[in-house]
Amino acid sequence: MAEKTWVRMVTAQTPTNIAVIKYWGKRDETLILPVNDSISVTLDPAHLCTITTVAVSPSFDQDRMWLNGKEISLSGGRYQNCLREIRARACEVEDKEKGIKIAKNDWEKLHVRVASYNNFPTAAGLASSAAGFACLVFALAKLMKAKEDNSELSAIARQGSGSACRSLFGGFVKWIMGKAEDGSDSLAVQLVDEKHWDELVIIIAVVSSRQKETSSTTGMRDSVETSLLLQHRAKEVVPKRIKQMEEAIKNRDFGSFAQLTCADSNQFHAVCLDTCPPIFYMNDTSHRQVKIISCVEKWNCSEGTPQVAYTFDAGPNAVLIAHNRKAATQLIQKLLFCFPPSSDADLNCYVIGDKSILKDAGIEDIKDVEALPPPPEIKDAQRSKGDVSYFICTKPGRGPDLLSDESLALLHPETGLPK
Ligand SMILES: Nc1ncnc2c1ncn2[C@@H]1O[C@H](COP(=O)(O)OP(=O)(O)OP(=O)(O)O)[C@@H](O)[C@H]1O
Ligand SMILES: C[C@@](O)(CCOP(=O)(O)OP(=O)(O)O)CC(=O)O
Repeated sequence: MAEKTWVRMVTAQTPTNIAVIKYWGKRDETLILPVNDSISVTLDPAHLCTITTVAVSPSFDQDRMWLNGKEISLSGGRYQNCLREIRARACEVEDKEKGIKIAKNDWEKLHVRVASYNNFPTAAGLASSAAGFACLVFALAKLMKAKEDNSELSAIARQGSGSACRSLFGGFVKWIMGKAEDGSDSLAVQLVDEKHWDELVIIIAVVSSRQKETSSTTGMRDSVETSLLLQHRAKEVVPKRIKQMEEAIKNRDFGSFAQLTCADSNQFHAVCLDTCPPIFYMNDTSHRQVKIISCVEKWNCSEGTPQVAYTFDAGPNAVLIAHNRKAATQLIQKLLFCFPPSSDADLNCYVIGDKSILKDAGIEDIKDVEALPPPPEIKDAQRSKGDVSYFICTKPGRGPDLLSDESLALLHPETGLPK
């Protein structure tokens, strides 16, 4: 290594993803190997993403990490597994201009610093661990010049958090469960990129950004140990659904896509209820989810063909996938009628992300929300102010990116400390 002290840094951005065929249950807890395949849609990083800067310097005396500005420990097994796997694949790095020369073997002795920021609530059921671990692995791989492709990197991100492996790609992504005991064939592949089905619009109703009581890890462990429905689901239901879902995505068949997405979300929550002790991810806010589900089901039924699909992860937030902009425009009108912002709220903060949907819906201010007609398919539709914290309008998005603009780095280029 050169004498002079230097800091080498890489910054990356990685999207989050939402499963339309859920991963729930592990056959190996340490390697994070699932009991079934799963399929997800990657969300547009413009609205939901993680940004991570990783740095290496001979002056660093230990590995350190800051998440959303606060220092956290990297000693946990999941972080250690990711760091170890990437270090094992590190290659020689040379930057003559900066006087950097790192031989392959040097990586074992060098320490890293990581700063990461989620532009959405952490640990609240919006898959922060997915975007977070995918970004960590992607950024470290670039820092260390690892030659692995994104599928190979996904098998490392998987060891940070299962769902993270699907965030290595944009569009629709399948996590193949694999058979090998060492997990080498349990990785993500892209089914189609984000341009394949770009008319879809995704609206997330954030009902609560509080941390959930039962983590996905603990919840699925209990389900594997106690739920017979989970065994049946993994063996009989999911393999068929995966094939049908792949077909629906390939053919942009929204009817089948919506039916499979809603059914799979409902079955995942049924497995949670079938777990001992039962897990109620929608517990304290259940009336809101019932209202959203019944609004979508009634509308789909009245149209004769599905307009919107709903899916809920391990938390109360609803993810609604609309067939196209027309359906999304109608959906936001119905949602804002049923869940208007509280009187003092700013509409600009109540609907975030792609605000052009609001414009299409002819909604510019609170007065427009108050003037919305009740959805005709819902008898005695009631308005419940304050039941939704905010809505995020987004769409299917692309996979990880390197950010070359140094001003976006979260670590100081000279000190390697958070900016
Ligand atoms: N940007 C990040 N970089 C690295 N790790 C992260 C990042 N964001 C979150 N994590 C890790 O993920 C954990 C949160 O994961 P958890 O599964 O509880 O919540 P979630 O992913 O937001 O929700 P869910 O998986 O149910 O959708 C954090 O405690 C942290 O360890
Ligand atoms: C309901 C889910 O979101 C569960 C995600 O679980 P995690 O990936 O967060 O769990 P660990 O692998 O233990 O970290 C469904 C899904 O994303 O497929």
